[in-house]
Amino acid sequence: MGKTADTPMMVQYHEIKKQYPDAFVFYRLGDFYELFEDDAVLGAKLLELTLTARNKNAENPVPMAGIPHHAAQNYIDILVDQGYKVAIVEQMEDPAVAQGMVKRDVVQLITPGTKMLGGAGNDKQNNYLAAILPDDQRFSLSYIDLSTGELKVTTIKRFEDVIDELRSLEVKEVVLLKNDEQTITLQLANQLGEEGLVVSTQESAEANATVSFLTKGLANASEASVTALLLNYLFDTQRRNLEHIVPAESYERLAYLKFNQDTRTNLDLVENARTHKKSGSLLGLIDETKTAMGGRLLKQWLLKPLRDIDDINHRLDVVSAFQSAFFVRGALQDHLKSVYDLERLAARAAMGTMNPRELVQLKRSLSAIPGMKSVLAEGDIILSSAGGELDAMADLAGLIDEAIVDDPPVSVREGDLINTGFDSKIDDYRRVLTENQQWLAQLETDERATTGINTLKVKYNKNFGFFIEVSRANVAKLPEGRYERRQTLTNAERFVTPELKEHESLINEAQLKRAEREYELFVTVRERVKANINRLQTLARQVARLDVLASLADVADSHRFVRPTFTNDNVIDIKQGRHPVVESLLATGEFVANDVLLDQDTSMQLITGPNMAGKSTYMRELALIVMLAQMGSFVPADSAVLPVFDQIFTRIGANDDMAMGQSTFMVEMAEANLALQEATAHSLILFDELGRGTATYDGMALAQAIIEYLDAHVHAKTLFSTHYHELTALANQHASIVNVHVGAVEDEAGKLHFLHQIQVGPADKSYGIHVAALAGLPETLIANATNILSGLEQGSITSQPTSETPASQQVALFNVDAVDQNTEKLLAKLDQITIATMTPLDALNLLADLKKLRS
Ligand SMILES: Nc1ncnc2c1ncn2[C@@H]1O[C@H](COP(=O)(O)OP(=O)(O)OP(=O)(O)O)[C@@H](O)[C@H]1O
Repeated sequence: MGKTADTPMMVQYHEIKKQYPDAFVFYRLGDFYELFEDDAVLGAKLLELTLTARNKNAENPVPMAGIPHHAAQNYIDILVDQGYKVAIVEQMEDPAVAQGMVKRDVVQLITPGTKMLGGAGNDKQNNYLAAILPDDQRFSLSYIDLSTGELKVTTIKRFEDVIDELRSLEVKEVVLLKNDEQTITLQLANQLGEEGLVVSTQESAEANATVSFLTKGLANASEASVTALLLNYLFDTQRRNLEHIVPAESYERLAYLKFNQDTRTNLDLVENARTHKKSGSLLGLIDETKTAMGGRLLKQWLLKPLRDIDDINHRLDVVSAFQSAFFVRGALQDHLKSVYDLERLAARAAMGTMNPRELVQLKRSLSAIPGMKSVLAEGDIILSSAGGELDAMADLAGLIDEAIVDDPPVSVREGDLINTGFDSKIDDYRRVLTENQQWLAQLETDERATTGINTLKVKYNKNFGFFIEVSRANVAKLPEGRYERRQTLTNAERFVTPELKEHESLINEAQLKRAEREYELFVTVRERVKANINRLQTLARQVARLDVLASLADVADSHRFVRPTFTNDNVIDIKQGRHPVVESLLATGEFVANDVLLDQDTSMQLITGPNMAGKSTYMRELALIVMLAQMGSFVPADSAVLPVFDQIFTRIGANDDMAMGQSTFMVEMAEANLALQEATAHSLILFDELGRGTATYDGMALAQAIIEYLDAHVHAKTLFSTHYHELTALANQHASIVNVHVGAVEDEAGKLHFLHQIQVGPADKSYGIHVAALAGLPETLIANATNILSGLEQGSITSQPTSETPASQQVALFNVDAVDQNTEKLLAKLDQITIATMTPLDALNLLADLKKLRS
């Protein structure tokens, strides 16, 4: 075959690579990680590395690309962010003492779902890894944030809902059970792959001792299995201590207000749909949290509003308490600003990656707790008891304070970490160091005196240590015997003396021992942190919760939100509600607040009014108020009485200004269908101009049929905006439907002014042409459109229902009989044509015939 045999190193490489075929293998070679073969070729391209070759001149040169090990993290991040995996291969023994090939092994597999975001900084993002286990009936789903240890599991019936949960959690990687025969898994892998998720597999869903400790609280066997699957994958890939993982918590999706990704997007819930940034979203507006943990929790709450009135009120009670204790809140938030990411610090302690600076961050965070407690004690009973629960962990904070210097280096091996007075051995080494350094400092003066050489210097460098430097001209003045030559330079000679050597070795030894001992003590302190992980995690949760609730009180104050009240009467009664994000973009006082009233007997508002008048804003506003209320926040209104909703469905033209194609109409209908099938009398539905994506007849017919279906079968509270004015007649037929419209006035010059005010009754006209005029379309065009419209209005539109005929027949937009009878013939004729076989003359003749038919 002509292929030269692999070198021992490449044999070792191939053995490792075989186990991780889908990962980039970062193979440690001295100060570099090397990529080989295909990894090198692709890696060089993705990471802009120089592609070289090992054994360049041999028959089979091996492509190779190197990464300095100290810069590896950036390169790893780039690959993992693009959905790749990276296997880190380290030398498992000291190359200097190894016999033969240095042993190497994978120490960690970094994947999109296991990547550690940020350090202990201010990172408000979670990074979740999920596992899915399907059976005949349903899916079990577990997920974890490795950087915080949060572990959750649930059961979901439909695949679409699984996907939706993954999207909501922004999961990037999913673990499936490796079982080739189980076609469902393969199918699932494909479907997940199509969603852009990285799919990983794991061979076992059996829980070993460590794993069963984390799954033992789970009553449901499938949930326990999927959690074991997830954890097995983690323990296999991470290969380190993961004691920070908290026992799995099972949750019921029914406990939360349900809405899907389209709704999150339609409402700009956690990011602005246009910019994909947090600013311009509801989350951006309400996030006044001061800690990373609080930021993450706030987002979790917003994505999962509650359904239990008591739980909601529990949160609202604390927001109220904070709202009426302005100074307590402000002082608390000042303390919160000095709290680092306790969740991630705990995790890093468990994994043994916590560095001395992070220990100090932990100490500073803990030392903010007593202040928080005493501030909260000044608040009412709710706040003071919340403060009372906080554990300042004075023992741990005290230990770190005593042991670790205030401004330690990041490195753990080079000393200068431990405070003087903490350990007598370290103090001894330091004393030896100081004494010898003093001796050295004195040496220059003494040597100058004894030799009479005033330019003599005592110096230090890495290779030779301490030495005495004398210029060439003065060398002869040195007495014989005592000075041992070390190095000759052009103009100078360097010497050592027996005393210098002795002091130097004392310094070296003291330095080495001190560094070792400092490391030892540092590890002891870190172990103490690890032993306190549960306390630390409890504290982190409490602090995060206080941070979120104080933030909600802040927002309530600064944006004039009020506490909502809940009713079992199925009534929505909002006085002067506002869309908080739209309002924040306008000048003060410009936003027009609106009431929303749907009493017990009203299930639907049909909303008419010109384009741009504010229909969508009004609809979105209601959904946002409902979500805020159920997450435990105050709401943007003067007052708000609400039922507790179970689900929210929205069909809002996200692509309002795009021409809708057939497929977009399909999406529109699919979204409508979801609401029709799943909404209950406790749901909220927002349908914005449903049906406009198809021909007028179809669209209006469908819109009407949907309204009637909702009225007959679903009874969900619904806002339905439409341009089909004819539909407003439905309110006469159905007691549960009311008409409202967004007001607009035409001035004397015919120019339209939007009032943004919701008013009772249907809109008097549609103003589409006025809006077009406002958009600056040519005057002649506008005049033409006005003519066409008046022609249509006089000719063929009838929409006056009579009370005898059924509603479905009453509100047809056009009277079909009135449509030109010739149309049928015209269409029939068109159907007969085969364009491919026609000559240009045939075509002209046909056109003439058609024209005759029309006249
Ligand atoms: N209540 C309000 N107060 C002040 N300005 C508002 C209000 N509601 C809407 N607006 C302004 O009007 C703009 C258009 O609002 P919106 O998109 O809700 O109109 P629309 O009636 O749904 O239009 P279309 O029918 O074209 O979709 C908003 O971007 C906002 O600037």
